[in-house]
This record gives sequence, structure tokens and C-alpha cells, in this order.
Amino acid sequence: MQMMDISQGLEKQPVVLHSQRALTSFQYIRDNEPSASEIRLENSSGCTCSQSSSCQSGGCPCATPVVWTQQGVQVAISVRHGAKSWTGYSDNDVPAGSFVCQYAGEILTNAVASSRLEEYDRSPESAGHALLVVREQLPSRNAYLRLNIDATRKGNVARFFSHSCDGGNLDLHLVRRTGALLPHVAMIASQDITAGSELTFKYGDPFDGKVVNYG
Ligand SMILES: C[S@@+](CC[C@H](N)C(=O)[O-])C[C@H]1O[C@@H](n2cnc3c(N)ncnc32)[C@H](O)[C@@H]1O
Repeated sequence: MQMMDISQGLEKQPVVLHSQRALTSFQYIRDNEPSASEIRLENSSGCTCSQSSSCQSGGCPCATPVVWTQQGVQVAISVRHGAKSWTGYSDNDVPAGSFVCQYAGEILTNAVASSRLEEYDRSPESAGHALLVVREQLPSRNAYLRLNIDATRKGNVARFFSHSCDGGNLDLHLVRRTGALLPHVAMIASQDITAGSELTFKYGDPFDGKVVNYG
């Protein structure tokens, strides 16, 4: 993993933890609308209010942070080979709003991410690469923090989830643990998913707006 200068752009522009929207993309997909996500705050202490069950599903009116990405993969997933090469399928029924897993991989600086994308573009063997670029909108709404997660070489099962133009059945949510700078990407069922369904999300598209870098 590369070392990053995480101070750049953050001192005067703190990241708001709730109700911000983020844009996501695999950069090599060039013609789709970006997905939108809510940023939530994960709290390792969890919810202690009387409505803790709804807190855990993200619907608690007390707005206590949810805990998602610390739970690990929550759904049994099969990876099968087909027309899209390797693709992930749910082995369980998954109710809408459930946390499925996080998108895990190497966190890269922008420079390393750009270099890897060039490498992937040159190499036919890495056509199925899995470098996800997530942009977190700053409170000013004029700039974004860019997070590069490359699951091509190291990651979890989420790197096998395919793109779907209609948005698929997974939404990406940015979540941040208490006190942490870098967010995690939580993959949440956007609809009821029946056992045997392919797990998909909308990859998004490249972005031309102003980006403030993590590193
Ligand atoms: C993140 S990887 C997904 C896993 C990949 N299928 C594999 O075998 O490693 C992204 C790649 O999967 C393929 N892919 C994803 N969604 C697709 C779709 N809807 N149609 C065709 N190929 C798709 C493309 O090759 C894409 O570059």
C-alpha cells in the first residue's frame, strides 16, 4: 500500500459526515450516470437507544450511527463464470436495506491509481480490473475527495459484482468510522434480492469536477 499525504485540502474544509452525496465510478466505464450514496458515520460502540434494532438497519430516528463494514460479508455469495467472466450471486434472500459487504481493496494515491489504470488499459489480461473510484462531496459542494480502491490484486468478493445500467440491486454508501479520515464503501441491497440473483450495481462514469485529493 502506498503512503498518502492525507492533510492536503482537509484543514480548512472538514468533511461532513451525514447527508452528503458521493459519486462512484470504475473509471473505464465511460457512458453511465454516477451513483449517489449517503455518507453515514459508523460507531464502534453501536446504538444504545431503545430502538437499537432499527438503528442497526439504518432507520433509527435517533440518528445513532450504523455499524456496517465492521461486520464482514453478511451474505453467502457464489462466484460463477459466464458471459461477463466471473460474477457474484447471492445464495440467500436479502431484504432491501441489508448490508451485504464492503468494497475492499488497496487504497491508492491518485498518482498510483492513474498509473495502474494506464497499466490495466494496456493489458488485455486485466480487462476485468476492479479499481473503484469514489468521490465524496465536500460541504461546499464545489469539490470532491477522491478515494481509489483497487480490488484487482487484493480485495474481497465485491470485486466480482458486475455493472448494471439500471442501477442493479446494490447501492454504495460511504461510511466512516468514528474519528477516521478515510471512508469505507458499504454495499447495501437497494431492493429485495432473491436467492440465486446476480449481485450488481451501477459502476458510474468519469468526473470532470474539481477534486481535492486525499493523496
Ligand atoms: C469489477 S470486474 C467484475 C469481475 C469480472 N467479471 C472478472 O471476471 O474479474 C469488472 C469487469 O467485469 C466485466 N463486466 C462487469 N459488468 C459487466 C456487464 N454488465 N457486461 C459485461 N461485462 C461486464 C467487465 O470486463 C469489467 O471490466
